[in-house]
Amino acid sequence: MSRTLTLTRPDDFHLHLRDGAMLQGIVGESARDFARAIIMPNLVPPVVTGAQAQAYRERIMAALPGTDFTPLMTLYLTEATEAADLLAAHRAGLIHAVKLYPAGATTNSDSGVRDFDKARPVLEAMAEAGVPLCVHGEVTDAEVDIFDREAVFIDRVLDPIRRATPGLKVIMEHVTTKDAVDYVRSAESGLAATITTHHLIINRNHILVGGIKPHYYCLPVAKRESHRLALLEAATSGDKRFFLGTDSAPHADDAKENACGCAGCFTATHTMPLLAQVFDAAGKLDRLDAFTGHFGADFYGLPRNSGTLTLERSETPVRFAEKIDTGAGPVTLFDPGFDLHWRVKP
Ligand SMILES: NC(=O)N[C@@H](CC(=O)O)C(=O)O
Ligand SMILES: [Zn+2]
Ligand SMILES: [Zn+2]
Repeated sequence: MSRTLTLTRPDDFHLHLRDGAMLQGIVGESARDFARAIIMPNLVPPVVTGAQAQAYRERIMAALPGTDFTPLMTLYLTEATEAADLLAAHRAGLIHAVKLYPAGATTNSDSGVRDFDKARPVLEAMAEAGVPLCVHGEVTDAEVDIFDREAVFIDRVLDPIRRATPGLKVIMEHVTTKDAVDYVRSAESGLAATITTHHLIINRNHILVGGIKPHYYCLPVAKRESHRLALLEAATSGDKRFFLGTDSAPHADDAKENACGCAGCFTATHTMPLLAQVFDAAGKLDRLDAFTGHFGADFYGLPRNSGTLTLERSETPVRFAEKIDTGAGPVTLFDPGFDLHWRVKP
C-alpha cells in the first residue's frame, strides 16, 4: 500500500548553484522539485554588484531551458559594498537578500567582512529598505573551537549587529545548534533561521566514527546529537521562524575526497523525499508543508507558490543514483544512512 502527501510546491531558501559546467550539471536537480531558491553568491569571484547578480541570473536561466524555476538572487556583502547599488538592485526586484560571510568562515568566503563596523552603514540602509540579511553564523577566530563557533558568533557578532540595527530582517542560515534555535525563539521579531536537510539527519558521529566521511563534512559542521534533536524539534514544531534552506553545496568528488576536503553536502536531488521520511519518522508529516512551502515565503514577503508537489511512500526502498555526473566531475549525493521510502511522484 502506498501513502501520498500533496504539498505546496516547495522553495529552497539557501542554495548553491555554482557556475559553468557545475551549474549546467546540477541546476536541474533543484528545478525539478522546487519553484524558487535563494541563490548563494559565493562564486569565485563573488557576486558583489547588482550587475554581477543580473549576469549570474542570466547564466542560471540559460542553463534551465523549459522550466519555470525562479532563482532569487543575493549579493555578497563586502567591506566595500555600496548601499546605492544594493538598494537599486533590490528596488528592481533583482536581489532578495544580502549575504554576510565572516571572512574565512566557509567555502569561498575570503572577500567577506572582517570589520563589522565597516558594514554598518550598509546594514542600516538595508534595515530601512527592508532588505533581509542572510548570515553564515560562525566566528573565525583561530582560538575558538570549531564546534563552538556558531554559539560564540551569536553573542559576539549577531546579537550586537541586531541591537545596533533595529528593524534589520535577519536569517541565520543553516543553524546547527540548540543555542541558535533558542536565540531565534528569544527574538521579538525580524529573526528567522533556515535548517538544512542534512543537519536534521546527521550528527558529528556520522562524520567521524568508523573512519572519516568527507561527504558528511559541511560548515557549520554537524554537532552532537542533542543539537540535532533541537533542530528536528524546531523544524517540526510549526514555528514560522524555521524553514527549509537546503544549503545543497556541490563539490566534485576529487575536491571532497581529498587530504584537505571541501565543506558542503549535496542534497538537491532527494531533499523532499528525505524530509518526508524525517518528518514522518517524527510523527510530524503534517508540518512539512509549512516548513518547505509557507514559512520561508512569508518571512521573505513573497507570495506562496500556487503549484503543488506530491510525494508517495512505498514499502520497497526507493533508489537514487549515488552520483550525478557533471562536466565538472562527479558529485556524490548525500547518503542518509537509511533506506529511503519516499519519492516525488512524477
Ligand atoms: N555549507 C558548506 O559547507 N559549504 C558551502 C558554503 C556555506 O554555505 O557555508 C559551499 O559553498 O560549499
Ligand atoms: Zn554558510
Ligand atoms: Zn551555503
